[in-house]
Amino acid sequence: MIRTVGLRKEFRTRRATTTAVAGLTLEIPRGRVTGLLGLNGAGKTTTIKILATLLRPTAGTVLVDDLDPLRDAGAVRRRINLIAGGERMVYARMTGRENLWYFGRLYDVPGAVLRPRVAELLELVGLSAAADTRVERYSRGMTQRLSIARGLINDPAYLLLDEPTLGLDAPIARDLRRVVARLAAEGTGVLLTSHYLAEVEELCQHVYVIAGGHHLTAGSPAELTARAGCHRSVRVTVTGAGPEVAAAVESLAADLGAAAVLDRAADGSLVASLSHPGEIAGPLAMAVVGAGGTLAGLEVAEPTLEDAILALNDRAGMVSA
Ligand SMILES: Nc1ncnc2c1ncn2[C@@H]1O[C@H](COP(=O)(O)OP(=O)(O)OP(=O)(O)O)[C@@H](O)[C@H]1O
Repeated sequence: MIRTVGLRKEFRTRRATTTAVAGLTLEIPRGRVTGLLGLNGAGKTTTIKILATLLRPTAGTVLVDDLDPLRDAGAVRRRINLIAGGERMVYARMTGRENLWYFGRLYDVPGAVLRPRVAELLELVGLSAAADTRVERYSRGMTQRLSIARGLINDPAYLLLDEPTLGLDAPIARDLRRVVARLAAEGTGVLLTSHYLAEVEELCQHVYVIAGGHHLTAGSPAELTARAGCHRSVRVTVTGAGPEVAAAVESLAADLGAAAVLDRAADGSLVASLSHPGEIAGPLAMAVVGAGGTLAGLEVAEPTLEDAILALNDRAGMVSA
């Protein structure tokens, strides 16, 4: 387990002090994908860099399997690795294979283990054919894929993923998600930050939401969605809708206490969305037809983690990024 208690990081310049992380207490157990969410500047990357031993906290504690990174940096580094989507973490002058070999040796992976692992990882990220090409000739996506292989080279007990699929083609991003889910199922502790909330929803069993370096809330994606008060929404498209259809929809929404948004599409159809915890598709369709409208479409959308995060941040008074 990685545990942080009261983690704090201040960046001081001559002119100002920025508090990037303001007392975070987190638990990242093995065998689970834990999410860390927040808007731009919330403190996610700073937290991950502290856990990766790249930054020293100003205050608070971090323990990695009861080891203190400040005292046992070597042992901690052997247990963790970092994949950061936005950063080039490999050497341009070396080939893909040479990079993996180099980083593997840095992590003290014995040669007999490293040789097959390098080949396996190159295969995993689809770089076997380009293994002996220098990275300076790789595309951005290829470099990013090599960074993913580099992040797995020490078979880490804890994998820190900071926007790992940023800029990746959809099939490679999907493969990476599969690898992450498999590693967690096999016992790796994963911490994930991502702006792709569908990715977080798919992978994470537990999510911490932070804002301004503070803890806002935590729970499973389903718990967060329920807590944020986000409901399933039903959207109908109605052709030939006179004012009486709009009035019927508004009256139904008022009776049910449902949130309603009514709009006109470019072709003049009425588009009405009602959001409510109960089953409202039937009553809504009946109200439309009863008022003389023709139902051209009906969609039911389950609330997403994205809806929940936006609602939670709005409630906390954060400005959407
Ligand atoms: N080296 C630094 N010096 C000064 N301030 C910094 C430094 N690094 C980060 N900050 C500030 O700390 C705060 C948190 O930044 P951080 O990068 O951790 O946020 P984030 O949640 O990862 O944001 P994003 O989603 O944009 O990547 C921001 O206000 C940022 O400007």
